[in-house]
Amino acid sequence: MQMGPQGKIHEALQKWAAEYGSVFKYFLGRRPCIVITDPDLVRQICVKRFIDYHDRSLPALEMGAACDNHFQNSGILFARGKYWLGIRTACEPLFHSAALASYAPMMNQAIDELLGKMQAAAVSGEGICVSELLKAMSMDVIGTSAFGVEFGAQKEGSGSTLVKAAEAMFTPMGGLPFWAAILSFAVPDLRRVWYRLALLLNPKMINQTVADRRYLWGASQALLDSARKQATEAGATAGGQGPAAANGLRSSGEEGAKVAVESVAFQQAYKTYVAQVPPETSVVSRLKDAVNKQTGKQLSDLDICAQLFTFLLAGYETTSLALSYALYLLAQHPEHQRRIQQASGARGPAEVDALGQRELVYEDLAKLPYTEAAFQESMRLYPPVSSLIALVREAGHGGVDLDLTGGSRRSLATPAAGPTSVFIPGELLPLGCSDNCRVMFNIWTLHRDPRYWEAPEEFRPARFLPDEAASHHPGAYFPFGLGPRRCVGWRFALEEGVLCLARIFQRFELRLDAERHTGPLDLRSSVTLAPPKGIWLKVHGREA
Ligand code: HEM
Repeated sequence: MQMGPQGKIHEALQKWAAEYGSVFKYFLGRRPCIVITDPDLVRQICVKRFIDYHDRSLPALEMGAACDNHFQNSGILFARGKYWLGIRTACEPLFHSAALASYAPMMNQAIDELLGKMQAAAVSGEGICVSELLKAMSMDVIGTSAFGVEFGAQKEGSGSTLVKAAEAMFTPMGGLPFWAAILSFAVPDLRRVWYRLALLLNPKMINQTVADRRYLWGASQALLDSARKQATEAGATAGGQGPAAANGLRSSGEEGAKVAVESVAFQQAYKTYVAQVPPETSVVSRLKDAVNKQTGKQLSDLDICAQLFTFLLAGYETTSLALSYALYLLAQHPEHQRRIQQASGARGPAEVDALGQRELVYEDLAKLPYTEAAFQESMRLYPPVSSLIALVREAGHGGVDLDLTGGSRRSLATPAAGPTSVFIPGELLPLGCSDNCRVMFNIWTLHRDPRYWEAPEEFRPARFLPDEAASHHPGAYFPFGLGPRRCVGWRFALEEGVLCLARIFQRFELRLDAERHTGPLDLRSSVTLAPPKGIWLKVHGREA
């Protein structure tokens, strides 16, 4: 089987699913990967048999001792087993309704700046690259609403060091040369060897990647230190975690951590962000008091910084992509823009226009069903994460008990099984597995499968209006994943997406910049699915 053009993995998987069926196996090096495009099986694995498939396999980002692997691997996205569950339960309350309502004003603040740039484009008549603007905006949203700090990504534009550093993590191979990334994924036991080899052969690229990560790390630690400082000054208990984050990491015994803490990039980011004190409502302030329900203890400094680093990465690229695709589709469908706005003459209940020109609040989201439906339908056609890989739990290797909230407690490893067998029910995956088998959920293909979607290539937001949404196969649409490991920030993303779309259409009409978009959208899939040439639109004020 040929993977096809580099970076078009989503297309190759769709082609293979058509050729080999909804369950097939391929090898990456010596490692088998079972690709699933069957919605019943997806649900069984992600929901019913989650206990056997709870860990994720992300493209290897391990950089060797000189970098911050320990820090990165402690992030919820990469975390495994019991450690993951403890962190997950500590993070869930950050995204409950009361917390979400408190983020809305700060989201509005970042959206205001975006609207200012769109207004300028409406006046000049020039096309604008909205995908770039939205990247900076969602970085600012994470900054203000999650951390209570102004990152200033929109002010500095795409030249912002923070945006650049975060973006580098989403380059097709996570800042590694192609060959090194593939080898790290296929033969992870030799990751450090691949790293050293890459450093020898591509020193400039690797050093830049290391510097970017240290910058993000510096920013995360500064945010935590600021939150602690503020809590101490306010006379509150600062969490009893001992020394400030940097010291905590220095004493963690990680050689890589020591090197990174002393790096120029770390110090630069630390200085930039330490001056800003996040308010008590921010994610960082909530995390410093959060409790790991598995251990009953508060999170350590390392745990907290790792989550901050993860939220920065997981929350900004995905949301900006989802919004970019929504605008790309809506710009080609004035009829759906009108339906979102309910401009005079349109039928049905008023939507955005009923809210006037005011800033929107969390409670307004319930009044914007069509706007939300358009956002959801965009993620069907262009899921920001086009496939997901779960690890199959090996028997005899690292089996752990997971006490899932509301679920049963059981061992992931079957004691009776031999050390090299895999605990995987034969009836579930008939192809069989060997050690370290992976299961890939083929999101892109399922979202466009004509067996589950009528006219799948068409943009029809009404599919996601409450009446229709219930009729979809629950395993055929999962842009945020499914089951207990589903995206922890999904409500946050929906809130940001719907608020942003509604506020844009309060003021503007959008059209595709036809000179830039002459054919189908060019897409590249790596960690995320991105349009490398950007999304270009023309903006018109609604009064015009
Ligand atoms: C449209 C926007 C977004 C999309 C499409 C998206 C998609 C996803 C997907 C597919 C996963 C993997 C689920 C799995 O492994 O089964 C995930 C995980 C995650 N996402 Fe999102 N996400 C978005 C926004 C956000 C935001 C705004 C945040 C944080 C503020 C966030 C934080 C996370 C975290 C921390 C995880 C790891 C959860 C875990 O492993 O328990 N995401 N996301």
